[in-house]
Amino acid sequence: MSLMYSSTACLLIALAIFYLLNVLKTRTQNKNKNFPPGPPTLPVIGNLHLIDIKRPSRSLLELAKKYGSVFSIQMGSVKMVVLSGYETVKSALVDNAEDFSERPFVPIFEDINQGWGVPFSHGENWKQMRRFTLSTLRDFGMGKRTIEDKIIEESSFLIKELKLETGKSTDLGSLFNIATGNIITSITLGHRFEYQNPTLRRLMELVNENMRLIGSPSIMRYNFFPLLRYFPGDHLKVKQNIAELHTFLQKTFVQHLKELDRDDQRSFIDAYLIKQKEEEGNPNSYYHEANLLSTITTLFTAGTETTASTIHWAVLYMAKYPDIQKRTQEEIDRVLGSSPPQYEDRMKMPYTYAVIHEIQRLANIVPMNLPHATVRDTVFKGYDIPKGTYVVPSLESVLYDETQFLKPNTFYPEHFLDSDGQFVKKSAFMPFSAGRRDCIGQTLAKMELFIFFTKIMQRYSFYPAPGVPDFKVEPAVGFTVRPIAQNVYFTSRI
Ligand code: HEM
Repeated sequence: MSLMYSSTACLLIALAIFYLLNVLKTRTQNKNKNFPPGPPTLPVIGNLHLIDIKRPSRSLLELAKKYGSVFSIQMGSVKMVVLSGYETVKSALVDNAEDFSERPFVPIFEDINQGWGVPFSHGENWKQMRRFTLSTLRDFGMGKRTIEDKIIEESSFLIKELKLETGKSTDLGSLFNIATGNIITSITLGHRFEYQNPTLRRLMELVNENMRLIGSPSIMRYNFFPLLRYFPGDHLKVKQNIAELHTFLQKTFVQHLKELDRDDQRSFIDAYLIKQKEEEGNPNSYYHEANLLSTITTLFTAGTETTASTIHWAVLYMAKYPDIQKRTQEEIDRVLGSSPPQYEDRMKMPYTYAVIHEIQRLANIVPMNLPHATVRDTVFKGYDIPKGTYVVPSLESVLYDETQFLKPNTFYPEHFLDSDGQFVKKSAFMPFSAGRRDCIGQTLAKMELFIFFTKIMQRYSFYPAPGVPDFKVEPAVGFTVRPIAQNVYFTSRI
């Protein structure tokens, strides 16, 4: 009992010291007259009372109206600088790319990655792993077949699975997850799974639960009050899920090592293990198991739910906007007939391509971006931002910027079409962010989105489920913004 009291007392003292240190740090930052302005703070919580913790990106948009495109905010113990609007975000991430290219310390991501891999690693480790991942994704053709061939093949399997659901009222989220999950397992492990396969289903469950938890109010609190790590909470569930994923991957590495053949690299894991062997004996090598585990875990997490959610948004928008769905299908029928779509077909299909861009813009699935940090003391737009400051380059503020998009809150494919109906690129189209840390899976994701969406639209028409008076196409709470579970009804077109 006395042990319990003394550990509670220690914890309270630690909390008090941590709080005082933080007050001191914040006061110093506030004394810095040139730090970006922000709302007055309350003790302990800072500005958390101003944030809708279920949709924080919206609250930041509101605050930008009052404090400008570069402002500061205190989230619990964490002081952040928020960048809002296309011009400001582009100026930071593209024109001052190096200054804003680091990541801050975020407790939940440290728990998951421990500084290894790509998205939350730093300095030289990040550079090496990012370069290796990008070049491996770009170069290796998975045996004799390219990634595009794999996507085309998977789209046919998806169509078959959808056939089983035709004429029913269904929520399709998990089906799209399996499809994008199979693309990632093809790349990382060298093979796909059947749709009912329990291993793949379990892997996707772990990924999805983590994505949901990481964006939940409880993990947000954990990130802003890191001492909560000593208490029970959802962060333990996230770690448990990661441990299960790692156990699966480690067994897979052993199998890959046994069958490793330099002349027949079947997967990302093979490519990495070969590189690891080449570097054997180099004490400074970055190619070790911790980096491999973290990188593959990222490909599973960042590379499946993001693309699957976007396809899910796509079919819901099509059900909601029947005229746009009809025009898309008319173009697909005219250009492709019943031939399977290939990525290069997008050039001949400006309307469909514009619709896909508008889906990504309005769905806005990573609204707050991943957090960035300043590499050095930086002067930006007349403000002093010290080295290591946590920076939020808001993507929602770019994708919904009314100086860039005529009707930012409306589903309007014409945002990406000129007066002759030709596709126009917009530099404010930034769902994958921009600059040094931009998404390394964007080429893959764009290919998947085009091929899966076009194939689905070629074969099926979507409608709100009958008997549902209020067809809601709205965001759920999560780290990436998935649509809320919503049944659709669909019919076969051929
Ligand atoms: C529709 C799909 C996707 C969207 C909207 C998306 C969006 C993003 C965004 C906004 C970032 C943060 C960039 C920044 O910090 O400035 C990011 C980073 C990242 N994404 Fe994606 N992503 C998608 C798919 C993928 C896929 C398929 C993969 C892998 C196969 C992937 C791997 C990564 C990685 C590794 C990073 C970290 C990059 C770094 O820190 O250097 N993403 N993504």
